[in-house]
Amino acid sequence: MFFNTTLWQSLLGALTSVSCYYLLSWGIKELRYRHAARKAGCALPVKCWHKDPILGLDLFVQRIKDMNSGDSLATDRLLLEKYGKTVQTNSWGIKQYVTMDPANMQTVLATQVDKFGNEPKNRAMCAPFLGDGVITLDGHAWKTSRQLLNPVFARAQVSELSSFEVHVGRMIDHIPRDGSMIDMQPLCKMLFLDSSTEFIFGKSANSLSSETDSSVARRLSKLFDEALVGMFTRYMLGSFKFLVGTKKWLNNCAEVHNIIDGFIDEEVERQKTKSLTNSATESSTPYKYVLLKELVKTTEDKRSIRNELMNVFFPARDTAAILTSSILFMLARYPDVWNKMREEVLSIGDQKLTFELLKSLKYTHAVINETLRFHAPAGGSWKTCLAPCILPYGGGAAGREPILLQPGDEVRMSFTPLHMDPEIWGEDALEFRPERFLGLKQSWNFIPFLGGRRICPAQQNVLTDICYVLVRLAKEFQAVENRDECFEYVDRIVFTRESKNGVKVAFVPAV
Ligand code: HEM
Repeated sequence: MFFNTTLWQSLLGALTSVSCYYLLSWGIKELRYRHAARKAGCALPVKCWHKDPILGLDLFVQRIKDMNSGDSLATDRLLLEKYGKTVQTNSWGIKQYVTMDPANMQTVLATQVDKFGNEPKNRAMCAPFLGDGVITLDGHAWKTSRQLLNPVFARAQVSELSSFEVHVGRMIDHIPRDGSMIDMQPLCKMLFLDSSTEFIFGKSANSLSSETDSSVARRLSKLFDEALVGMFTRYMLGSFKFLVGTKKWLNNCAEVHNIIDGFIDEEVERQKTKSLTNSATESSTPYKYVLLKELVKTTEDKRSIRNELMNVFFPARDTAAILTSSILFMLARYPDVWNKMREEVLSIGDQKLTFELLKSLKYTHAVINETLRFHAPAGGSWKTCLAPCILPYGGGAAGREPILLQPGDEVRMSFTPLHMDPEIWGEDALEFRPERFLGLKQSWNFIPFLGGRRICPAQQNVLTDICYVLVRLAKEFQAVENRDECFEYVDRIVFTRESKNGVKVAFVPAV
């Protein structure tokens, strides 16, 4: 009894000391912050009230609940409705500023871009899988990666449509012509898996065809998906990622790396033979620009080649497919929009589908943008503050005064609330109306591909490819009809946001 009482007293004493230490250091930090903010001419940020003020677990739990209920953006939406366009929250003990303010986003992504980075968060969460590359690095190393990638995307964008057609043709062959239902989401995923593996590795997964020699690329895709789930869990847990074991995940990463290393060895050999014999050895793809081939030409460092490939395959994996299927989700629900888009497509007759011709289809692009406004596959972007920086808004009683951010603080830029803001898009912001994009100039009010120097390098390639798919479908079919009892978009997230119920539609062939 005596022993137990002493033990309890010691435990209580230790707990009190730790709490006092925590409170004291928090108090000193907060006082220093207030002093620095005042000196910088900033107001105190609008703060979210937390049930758990230490780690902010209440918000974490709420986000998990939202994800399970198919409305993963609900927490950000409600937070911003309640507190204004920028609010300071607590994410695992770190100050995280959630914002939908375009001026703050422009500051983070353009005017003060050197004061923000991906590396502190992305490298810690993703490095064992993705390695050091364009997604995980900042500064000079990021610039080197980006300079390697930019020209490949720029050249591929205008020259690969005939190779892309092979995959699109196969996808269209899978669509029933007797009015029966088809889920277009998995089909679009196959289409873009086939084309992206071909563009990135020079080997198509050929998931839409019966080719038998593509089993390695298909296995890669499956293993990659499994590893992404592990990486997403780490992301959600932040600095508490140690709570989940890594052994299985690391084995999974190693398997993916082995497959990609095999592709690299093969390409290095191919290019060596080519330079020795001065003759072109047969390539396994009709694509003119393959990322792997271009990277092998620039460096002999196989590890860095693998890292770059991983850093591109990760964002390429599902995004374009999800956007294409989300467009079909909307078109099946808005037949007038489909008819108007089809009218534009039919007006070009049998002209060859070139990059320039596709770019001239203004209404079709407006349909793509309007879907991106509702359902951007990447719903937001996270950056870590690297040096003290002032954001123009988020402070004071109305959140309209500047705020001071300090190194280690995070900014969570939430695109969908920005893209749905009635102050920007008008009273009909919640209506699906592509016309609003006709003649609209590019601005920080609409950034589904991000903005500034870290803007998605594949933006133009993606828009061209998706426009191509829509044109082919509009020529082939006169209508697309919804076959899903649920009208709403119920979502599911593993990095990208897709429709949980798929995209169940039926096509009516053109006569
Ligand atoms: C609809 C399709 C796509 C959307 C909406 C999209 C959107 C984005 C966004 C929002 C970012 C910024 C991420 C951040 O920093 O937080 C990004 C970056 C990136 N995207 Fe895309 N993306 C798409 C397709 C693709 C494809 C198909 C590829 C490759 C083939 C790709 C390659 C990249 C790369 C390499 C980056 C990193 C850029 C950097 O940090 O410098 N994306 N994308």
